[in-house]
Amino acid sequence: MVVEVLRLGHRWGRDKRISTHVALTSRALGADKILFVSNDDHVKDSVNRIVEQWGGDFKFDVVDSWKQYIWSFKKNNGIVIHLTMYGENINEIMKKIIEKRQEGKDSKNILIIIGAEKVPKEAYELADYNVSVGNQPHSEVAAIAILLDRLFEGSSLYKEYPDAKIKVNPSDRYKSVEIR
Ligand SMILES: C[S@@+](CC[C@H](N)C(=O)[O-])C[C@H]1O[C@@H](n2cnc3c(N)ncnc32)[C@H](O)[C@@H]1O
Repeated sequence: MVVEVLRLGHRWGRDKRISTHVALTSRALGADKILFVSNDDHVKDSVNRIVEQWGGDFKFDVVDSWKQYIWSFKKNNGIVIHLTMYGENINEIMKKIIEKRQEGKDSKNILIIIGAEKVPKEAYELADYNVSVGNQPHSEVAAIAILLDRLFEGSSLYKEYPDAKIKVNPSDRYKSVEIR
């Protein structure tokens, strides 16, 4: 299963910090790729720098047409989830999504749409699932973290990268880091 995150509405300059956090959280919580609708070198460089030092194959990419991208993702049998405070509560819908993902012989790929500013109504219509992490407004970083954690059922928190140049040795007391 491949998990991708599509960031809609990123405002160049203004959103660079939060978009970087969305990207790094997506990587750390198990996604394989983040897609933007326009390039932002600050976000791209920050993501690539983390991947270079901390390992793995997380990708940053830019799509020409997000609607087209969603269409072809669905045509290839992928599941599209839009995170929105207006959607169905994650507590009710997640079991259905996990079952749907397992239908057929290979588990289906997943595309998660996450907004910055107001999300166009087409995103709601194109999504297979409009999912809320509660119906209160909060942050895209919190929303993506909780969705990915539920999707991977906690397992991504143990992820290790053999090619990492830096590795943390978990400790209940000390800061212990291995430089390879
Ligand atoms: C700061 S919010 C902006 C929401 C914007 N006012 C709108 O109407 O779409 C940015 C993104 O965070 C995510 N988000 C915020 N609160 C959420 C919630 N309770 N559940 C799921 N996603 C949420 C959504 O993806 C949203 O597009």
